[in-house]
Amino acid sequence: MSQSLHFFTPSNLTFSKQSLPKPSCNRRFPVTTLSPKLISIKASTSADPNSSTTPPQVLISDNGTGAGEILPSTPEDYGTPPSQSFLSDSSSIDVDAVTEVELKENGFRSTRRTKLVCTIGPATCGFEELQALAVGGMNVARINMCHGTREWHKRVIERVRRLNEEKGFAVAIMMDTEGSEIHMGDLGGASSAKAEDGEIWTFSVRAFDLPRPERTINVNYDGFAEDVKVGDELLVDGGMVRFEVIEKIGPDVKCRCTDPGLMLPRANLTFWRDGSLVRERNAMLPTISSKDWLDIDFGIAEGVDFIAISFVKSAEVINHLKSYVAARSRDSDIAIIAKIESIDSLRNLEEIIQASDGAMVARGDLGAQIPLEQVPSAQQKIVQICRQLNKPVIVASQLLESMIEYPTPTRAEVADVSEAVRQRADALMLSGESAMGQYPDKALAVLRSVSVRIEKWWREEKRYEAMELPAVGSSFSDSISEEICISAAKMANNLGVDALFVYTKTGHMASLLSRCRPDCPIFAFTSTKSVRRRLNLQWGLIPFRVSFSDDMESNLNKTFSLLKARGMIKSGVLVIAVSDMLQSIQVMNVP
Ligand SMILES: Nc1ncnc2c1ncn2[C@@H]1O[C@H](COP(=O)(O)OP(=O)(O)O)[C@@H](O)[C@H]1O
Ligand SMILES: C=C(OP(=O)(O)O)C(=O)O
Ligand SMILES: [K+]
Ligand SMILES: [Mg+2]
Repeated sequence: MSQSLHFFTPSNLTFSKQSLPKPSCNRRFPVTTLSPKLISIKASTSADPNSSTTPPQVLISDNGTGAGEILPSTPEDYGTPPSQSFLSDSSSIDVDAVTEVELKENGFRSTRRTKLVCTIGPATCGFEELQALAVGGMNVARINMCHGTREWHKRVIERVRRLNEEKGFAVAIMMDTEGSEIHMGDLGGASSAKAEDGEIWTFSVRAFDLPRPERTINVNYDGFAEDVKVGDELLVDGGMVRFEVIEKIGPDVKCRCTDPGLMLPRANLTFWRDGSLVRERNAMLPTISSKDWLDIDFGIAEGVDFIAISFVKSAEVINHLKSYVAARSRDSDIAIIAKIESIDSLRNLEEIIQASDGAMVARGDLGAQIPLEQVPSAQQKIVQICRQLNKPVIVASQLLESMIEYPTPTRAEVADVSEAVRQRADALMLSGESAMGQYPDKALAVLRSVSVRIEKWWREEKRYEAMELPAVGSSFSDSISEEICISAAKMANNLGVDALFVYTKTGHMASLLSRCRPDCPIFAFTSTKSVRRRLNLQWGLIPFRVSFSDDMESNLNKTFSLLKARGMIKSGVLVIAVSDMLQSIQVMNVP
């Protein structure tokens, strides 16, 4: 038995019982071949959805985390995947070996929905280390232009590219600008400097000769000595170390350490007077410095997937950068991520997020600019606005800070990670843990296992907050896509389908489905590698590259047979498919 429902757009308002074209002889499942104006929902009830197969569950090893994942622990465990996977010809599908193993052996429901971003630094810049991170679930590699040379970053980008080409991964590159807030110099090559209680340190805009004199710190902001006053409090890294300003001598500012601690190269500096953050002339510093523009040119030339902008103050800077990038990057589409890490960015939050292609809750600097106890509510608000406006959102900084030094996280860190997962942020980010920590792979494994466990718990308990999803479409056609995705996600939850399939050229339809945070994973099929990489930042999407046409029937046939041939899907699995070529919702069992 087959059922169909038709909806007409206003240009064809007369309700009619017009039947759908009869399936042609060799159709194995109902497919619509209707004009794009006609939205159809066809449901094949040939099998009871409840009995439709979830792929057999394989006994799961938990990597010692209780997460119920089966990821092998070393890159070698995956062997060499079939070479066909990475030939981007019209008869193949690009998928990485980790996803392939995961789907094959563990079924759809087990897949992780929350995406993982790793900052690449000295601990992880080699090909082997990058591969271990990709195998461990890294979806996006972040390079921080605060550190290292362009040559260094270029080599990292090349290695990630090679990993994608050779192993089928779709690891995206995110370049993060330095921004022009006040920070310390690079400590003359030392990896850190320890300040003890009561010690007198000199902060100066003068560059010091090497070796750096004892207890001296170079400051990057020329107005520093003029702007601070005796009695001000100077905070390194938002309070990891504190000083009191005791004397000014020309360009040198003498400070007494009041809270001892370790200072890292180029650590952020803020100064406070009478309990408030002082924002003198430094508030006028440009969001994008001249060095940042050169880094942005570098990012465009290298074809990075995302550019994250530090210390965004307003939507204008995002709009300006977007037009700059659009004019210069002809064949690639670079997404712009606004880092929310200043008081100004909180003031103009909605318009900044609206202008951007995504946002980052950059809690490191944010926690240095607003009282720490206000950071959790700011995070909650940023995540909520991003989800409502359909922009991917990353929760960043200090998620597993103790793992820079220790192989296990604190209970409080696990609770923090689980809260970000529960808020259903798109992605979690490692900073020092993966850039220079001692246990980058273990830190990534903790993010992975906590994500999978919390997602599963919340699905089982059906404990999601009801989030209003306001209309975001700017055209009628966009509104149709949006409604289709909301309906498809709802149907998927109510029918307990195994997967949503979306065929998308630009990625927009996939992001609309992701926004609904459905129970089942979303297989996103797209024809270009760059869109596939960009989709890798978004919640719940498993991006595949496959070439497809406007004919949904042949697209479905082709993907089913490619996925079946690789053991990633089995007959009988219940799927809902949507596409941005033909605005339809199709429900079917895999033949
Ligand atoms: N490319 C790099 N080269 C050297 N060290 C790096 C690099 N990227 C990151 N790091 C190290 O990792 C730490 C954490 O990275 P991140 O959070 O991105 O920077 P920051 O601490 O400046 O905000 C940095 O303080 C720095 O010590
Ligand atoms: C992610 C952040 O930015 P950066 O690491 O570049 O300071 C942050 O401040 O939290
Ligand atoms: K940065
Ligand atoms: Mg920051």
